[in-house]
Amino acid sequence: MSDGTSSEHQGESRKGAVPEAFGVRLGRAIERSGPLCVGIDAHPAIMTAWGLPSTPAGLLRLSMTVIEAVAGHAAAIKPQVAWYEAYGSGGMAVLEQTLAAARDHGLLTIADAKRGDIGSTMEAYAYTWLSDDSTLAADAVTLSPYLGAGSLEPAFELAEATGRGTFVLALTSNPEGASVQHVGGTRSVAARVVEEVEERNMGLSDTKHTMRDQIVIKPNGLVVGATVGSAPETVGVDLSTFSGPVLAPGYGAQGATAGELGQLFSHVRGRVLVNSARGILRAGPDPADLRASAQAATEDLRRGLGAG
Ligand SMILES: O=C(O)c1cc(=O)[nH]c(=O)n1[C@@H]1O[C@H](COP(=O)(O)O)[C@@H](O)[C@H]1O
Repeated sequence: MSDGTSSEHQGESRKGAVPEAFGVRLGRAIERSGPLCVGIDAHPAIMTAWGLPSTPAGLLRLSMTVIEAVAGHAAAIKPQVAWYEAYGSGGMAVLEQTLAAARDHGLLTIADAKRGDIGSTMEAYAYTWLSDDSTLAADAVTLSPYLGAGSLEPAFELAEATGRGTFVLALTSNPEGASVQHVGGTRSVAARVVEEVEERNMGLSDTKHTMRDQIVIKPNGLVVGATVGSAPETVGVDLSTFSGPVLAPGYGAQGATAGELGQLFSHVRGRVLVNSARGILRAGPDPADLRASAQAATEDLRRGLGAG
């Protein structure tokens, strides 16, 4: 990273080209390949079951096998950055290769980095995951709003400028999330996060984010776990007025079903990406089995969501 601002970086590399908006690319990917996002989570148990060594070489094999197997049968992959960081610099080099390979195979990439810090530091996180000039740039990144959704502004700005997206944690799939996110009842912390992300989206003009058939998907999305049940109602989260995409982890290994997803996300059909990591990876390492698992999940999700 040089010492220029993040907007200087992407300005240089795009050379005035207008990037296609993330929402447009996402909508098209979901239409074409369905709502599945395959998580690449290199848990030790998965590595062992696949007969892979716990080394960067093993991590690379896992990542490439998944990408080659599921390309065309999923809209996106979501590498869990934590498992790449765990291997140090070798792991981060594998993450760079993984992101590049996914792009080459026509898969959207969501870096699951869950970043969030004061604005000045956030600039560096934004640069890393969302700048045209970064070797770690993905199509979108997951963000944590604990320092206030407004502190994520450098990421919102850079995502808009480079045609990328963000997914801000709102109602997470883990049971512990309730102790913070549900505070405030129908005026909950989670509801405020949703409002702030939507306010940010509302400041953007529609034209750039509109597909041919007039679906508008704004670049800043939410993470809402597939396991949250009736929580949106009880904590005042209303997705019917939200204009971004939704990333929904919790299907598969965490137990949420396609039927539950259909109920939870009836207002964001065509804009919801359903993540499954262990639920797909456990079918490996045979690529044919992985592909079959992704195909079965996609069919199940299409039935459950009723679209996409
Ligand atoms: O941001 C996420 O992706 C995320 C948010 C959330 O609320 N719950 C959640 O499980 N995740 C991530 O989604 C993945 C879930 O993996 P599986 O449970 O194996 O499908 C992990 O990488 C989690 O870190």
